[in-house]
Amino acid sequence: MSENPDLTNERASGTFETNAMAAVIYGSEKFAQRRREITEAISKIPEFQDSHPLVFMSREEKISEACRKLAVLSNYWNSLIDTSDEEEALHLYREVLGLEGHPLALHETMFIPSLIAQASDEQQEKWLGRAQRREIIGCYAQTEMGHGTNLRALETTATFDISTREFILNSPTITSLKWWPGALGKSANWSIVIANLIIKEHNYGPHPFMVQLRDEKSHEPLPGITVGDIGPKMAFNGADNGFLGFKNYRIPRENMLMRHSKVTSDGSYIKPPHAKIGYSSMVKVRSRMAMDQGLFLASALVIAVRYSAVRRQGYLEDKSREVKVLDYQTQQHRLFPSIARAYAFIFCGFETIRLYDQLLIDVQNGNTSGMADLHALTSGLKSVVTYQTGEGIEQARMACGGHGYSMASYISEIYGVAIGGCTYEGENMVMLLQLARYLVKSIEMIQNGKSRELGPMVAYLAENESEIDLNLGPNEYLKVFEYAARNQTWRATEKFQKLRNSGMSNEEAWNQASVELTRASRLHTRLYIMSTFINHVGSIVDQKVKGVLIDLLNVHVTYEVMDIGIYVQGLLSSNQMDLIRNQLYVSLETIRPNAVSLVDSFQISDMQLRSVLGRRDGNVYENLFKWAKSSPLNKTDVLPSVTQYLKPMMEKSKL
Ligand SMILES: CCCCCCCCCC/C=C\CCCCCCCCCC(=O)SCCNC(=O)CCNC(=O)[C@H](O)C(C)(C)COP(=O)(O)OP(=O)(O)OC[C@H]1O[C@@H](n2cnc3c(N)ncnc32)[C@H](O)[C@@H]1OP(=O)(O)O
Ligand SMILES: Cc1cc2nc3c(=O)[nH]c(=O)nc-3n(C[C@H](O)[C@H](O)[C@H](O)COP(=O)(O)OP(=O)(O)OC[C@H]3O[C@@H](n4cnc5c(N)ncnc54)[C@H](O)[C@@H]3O)c2cc1C
Repeated sequence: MSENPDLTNERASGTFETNAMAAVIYGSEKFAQRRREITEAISKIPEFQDSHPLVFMSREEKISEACRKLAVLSNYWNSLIDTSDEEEALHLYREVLGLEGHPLALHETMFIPSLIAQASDEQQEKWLGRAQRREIIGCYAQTEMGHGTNLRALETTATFDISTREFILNSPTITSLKWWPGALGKSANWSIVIANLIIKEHNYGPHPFMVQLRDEKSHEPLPGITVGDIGPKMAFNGADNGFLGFKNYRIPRENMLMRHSKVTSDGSYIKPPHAKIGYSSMVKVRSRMAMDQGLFLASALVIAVRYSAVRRQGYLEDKSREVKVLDYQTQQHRLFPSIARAYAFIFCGFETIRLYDQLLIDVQNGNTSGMADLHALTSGLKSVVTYQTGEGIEQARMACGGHGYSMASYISEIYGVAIGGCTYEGENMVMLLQLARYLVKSIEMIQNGKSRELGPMVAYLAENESEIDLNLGPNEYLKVFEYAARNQTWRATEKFQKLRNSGMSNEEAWNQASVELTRASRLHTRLYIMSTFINHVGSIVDQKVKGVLIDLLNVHVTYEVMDIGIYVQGLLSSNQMDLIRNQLYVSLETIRPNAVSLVDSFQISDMQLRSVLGRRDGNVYENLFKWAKSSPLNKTDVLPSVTQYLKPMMEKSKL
């Protein structure tokens, strides 16, 4: 069937090449091209297609379908991608397995990265190759039923037995059961387990251990291990998140991951070069999250924008034909700022992934000085990005009206998966408060006359306000954001200090200032996102692409400043606020002809999108009908439940 003419017209009105834009989104022409090649190659392998729509499958079927595809994938892995390239691998996974989770997700995202960052050279020799060849399947078991956020309260113990040179793992209480780890429930046979290291009754705190959970031949749990699936979740139901308990389970001393902390055979403990070095796997995932969430948001927007260009409802001036809903200003206001955010998140994601890769090298060379900065940055970024992604996806769903609520749109699944990110890798409020610690310390440095020692990301906290001329473009909006973040950070810090100076304990003062502190963290992070977006656009060479991204940037900066209006009341007059509001409306109109091309440029395939509404060809209605007819409920005209219950009930009512 040919393309819906409404979408053809939209594409014709685009002022730039989507391949050129994809090269900017994905960091290089080479990678953008590789993505297309991988997608093309996959489309020719019929076994990679869903055997029937995932939304009609039970949880067991989803997990089985994911395993089937993983097994097929193992035959093609080396021919489809450069296996040393993480981004290519991720693209392959997204295309073939989608986003509902699968039994290798944690193996790739946390198990292997933990071995790379935390295992000694000898340990890597023993396990890393096996993991990379997928001879074993691993997971990352840290969270417990009673403890997730506060790692210092974990209960699982690994007690060193000097006589046998083994660690004895125990889960002393019900709350100490590991709870949540992905792939633990049914798939993984090994795990990195985070447990308190106990030597001669001294607790050295949480440390990572390499633990075999299941027999490599029979896959049965090993004696001393209780393991299983935690049940259905809001989304991610293609993954088997699990529980795990230990009863006097022994592992060799060599199974404690010993790149940084060490326990010698006589039970001596060697401290790591940085107290939080064992947290690196979390920083790794957090550093990926802006990119991954940006792509979740992008997926929802591809669906909503394409659908809005074919959905006609109501009239503007011309009463002879209903208009595309994309022509309504309210629809544009609902969707376009999110397009801008998706671009901005992806740009930030590339930056934080690069920073993590550099930090990993630095740490391996003994330099841990960058850890605090990246921890603060990624803590704030994961929190803001996951929250705004959730908001944006929900707006995209509502922008699709009733059909958005149908699983045919697939938006609810994207939403469910994306908002998991508000919780995993550290609950958002808690991570905002981690960043706040860093911001408060920065203010204290300024108060103590050490402004010069501030890092580049917080140097603005020491600056004075300057006049704002909003006709000058994005950099002026950046100054507005700096003003808001600086003011709020000072206010929140001063509130905390005042409470503490009044005699309150440090902890209580912190708690009483914490809402204000999280606000400071959000503003600081939004400033970072805006400045990364501005810098990125500034570096683009292709003038057509750059022009459109400047338009998108204008949507971003005006929307963001309007959104934080309450924090800039002392800086901007109401006339200036009106001016910004009008600039936003003008920017929405300017971006309108490029809206479909901007979302096309994400180059997310129909296979990956799994959305009837978001199809590239725009043939929504006929496919919606086809999709509904394929519902298992439509296999028969009269359901057994009607025969068994409703008919007798109706008959009885007739008497
Ligand atoms: C071939 C390649 C293939 C690759 C392809 C990959 C394919 C993958 C397929 C993908 C498919 C689908 C994707 C699915 C992804 C799903 C992923 C889900 C993953 C979810 C996993 C998890 O959730 S794991 C569990 C995570 N848990 C947490 O995050 C817990 C949060 N809590 C904490 O981190 C800590 O408790 C805390 C930081 C909040 C506090 O720690 P602590 O109490 O120890 O510290 P303090 O608060 O007292 O702070 C003391 C000082 O320490 C500083 N600090 C803390 N952390 C760090 C750090 N990490 N680095 C540096 N410094 C740190 C803190 O700032 C304090 O400093 P000062 O203020 O100076 O004192
Ligand atoms: C989809 C998904 C996948 C996961 N995968 C894994 C995995 O593979 N491995 C693994 O180990 N774990 C995993 N987890 C667990 C996850 O990491 C934890 O759920 C997360 O870290 C949050 O911890 P919590 O559940 O203890 O929340 P809690 O800390 O109990 O949070 C509950 C509430 O308390 C608040 N709160 C807690 N502490 C503070 C504080 N200090 N100050 C202010 N407010 C506070 C929070 O803000 C929140 O509102 C996964 C979770 C999900 C949802």
